[in-house]
Amino acid sequence: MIDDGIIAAIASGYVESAIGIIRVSGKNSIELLKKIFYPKKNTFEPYKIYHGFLKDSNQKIVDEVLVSVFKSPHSYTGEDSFEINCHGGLLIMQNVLDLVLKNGARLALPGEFTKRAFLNDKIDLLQANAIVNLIKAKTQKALDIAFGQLLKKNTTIIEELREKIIFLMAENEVLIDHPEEDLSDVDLNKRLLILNEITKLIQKLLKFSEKGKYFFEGVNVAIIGKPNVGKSSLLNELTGHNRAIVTDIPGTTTDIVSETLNLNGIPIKILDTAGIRKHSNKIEYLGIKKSHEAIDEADIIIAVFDSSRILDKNDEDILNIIKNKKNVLIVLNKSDLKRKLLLPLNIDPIEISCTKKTGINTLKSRLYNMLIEDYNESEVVSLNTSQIIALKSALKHAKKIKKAYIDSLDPALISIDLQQLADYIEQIIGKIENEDILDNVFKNFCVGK
Ligand SMILES: Nc1nc2c(c(=O)[nH]1)N(C=O)[C@@H](CNc1ccc(C(=O)N[C@@H](CCC(=O)O)C(=O)O)cc1)CN2
Ligand SMILES: Nc1nc2c(ncn2[C@@H]2O[C@H](COP(=O)(O)OP(=O)(O)OP(=O)(O)O)[C@@H](O)[C@H]2O)c(=O)[nH]1
Ligand SMILES: [Mg+2]
Repeated sequence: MIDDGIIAAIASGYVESAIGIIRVSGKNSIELLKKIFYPKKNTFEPYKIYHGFLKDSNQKIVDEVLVSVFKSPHSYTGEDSFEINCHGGLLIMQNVLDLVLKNGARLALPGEFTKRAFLNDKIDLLQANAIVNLIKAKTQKALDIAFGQLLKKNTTIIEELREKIIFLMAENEVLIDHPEEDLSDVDLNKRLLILNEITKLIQKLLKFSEKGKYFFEGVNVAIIGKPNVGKSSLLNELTGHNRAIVTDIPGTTTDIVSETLNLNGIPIKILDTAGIRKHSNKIEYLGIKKSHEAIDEADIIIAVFDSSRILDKNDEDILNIIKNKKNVLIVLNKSDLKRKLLLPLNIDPIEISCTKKTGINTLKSRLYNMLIEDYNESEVVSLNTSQIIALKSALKHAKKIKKAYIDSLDPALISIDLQQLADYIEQIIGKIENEDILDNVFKNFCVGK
């Protein structure tokens, strides 16, 4: 079906290592292999590995290698393909790749092997995403989730969605074919009910993909507060590293300091920021400007207050910054000292002491709970940006169809919207016709994948 030539890439990464793998795939790729590879005998059975020499057109040896051969459709891409295991020197890998390119292959685009696996029906798009995430995973849990997705453990929601849309489409066809049969209100209610379920499933999927993003992309948490409340001390306590400088001089931190933390499988990047107050000099001004940027970009904000001092103008400024934000945890530090601070009543702060190392675990579990809320690990999915956009469009479309049902619009028109809705859902798993959308999906892969 697709034949866009033979593609090749260094699959093992262009770093000096013991062995390098050059991956080659495409129709007639085995013919290409025969031109450059000299094993003891020149017949290749799939799933066997052959020892021999690669030689260029002048019969000069390029490398001594092991080559494995795969025949369509039993390969990763579903095409005829082979892999050269060469010595992992940078120059050697480059020479081997050049040799393959000179003999009729072209350089693969990022993700092109996996794109071919998808186009040849070896995997669906959710599995393609899972493969990216297997490689990207920074925590064991992220890895487990990615693997679950590769093994298709969590596609039930999508199957349900599909079934329900197909049901509505079928009903709609009946309406088109038999316009004389006035469907009763009961039927309308049933269709609205199903549409409602579709909407809920899409929302669920969006929510789970948000969780997926946390596990794979990680979460940014910004620690903010006025100077000297113990933000840098908190960064150090949370991560267990003495990463940031701590002194009793207000204004110690001038630039953002960040450190990562694995919080039950979620990679967290904690940003310690410059204390926010009326600035006294240019360095402090620039630091505070960065603090505000960090606040805007953070997934979660930890606002720190000093419980041993009474609320002042600078604290009020912090309260104002977080006033309308939902993603905030409020921390009262220095709880080892006599409490003087009174916060507005509606605030439920977490009391900690960085010096005495108390309350840190409570803070961590509150942070974790805030991130995961009511998620179920087996249902976390990882979708890429274009799939999320498709889901959001699907949501809008479901609303449009609901209105069309209620307004008793012409079924022929509704049919177009239902088809559109189905198309959006198909973009999550596959069956995408549009090349542009596809290229967008695979371009985030690394070369050789
Ligand atoms: N050398 C090498 N290592 C690798 C890969 C690869 O392509 N090459 N993989 C790739 O990224 C991963 C393994 N995934 C793979 C998935 C399917 C097939 C494959 O050939 N499937 C055939 C035959 C299955 C069989 O007979 O068991 C098929 O599905 O028809 C190969 C590798 C990780 N390690
Ligand atoms: N008693 C007590 N002192 C603390 C506690 N946490 C931090 N401190 C002290 O408070 C002072 C300021 O701590 P930092 O962590 O540098 O404060 P900061 O918020 O990062 O300050 P800036 O970088 O200036 O904005 C230091 O002298 C710390 O030792 C605590 O829990 N109890
Ligand atoms: Mg600091």
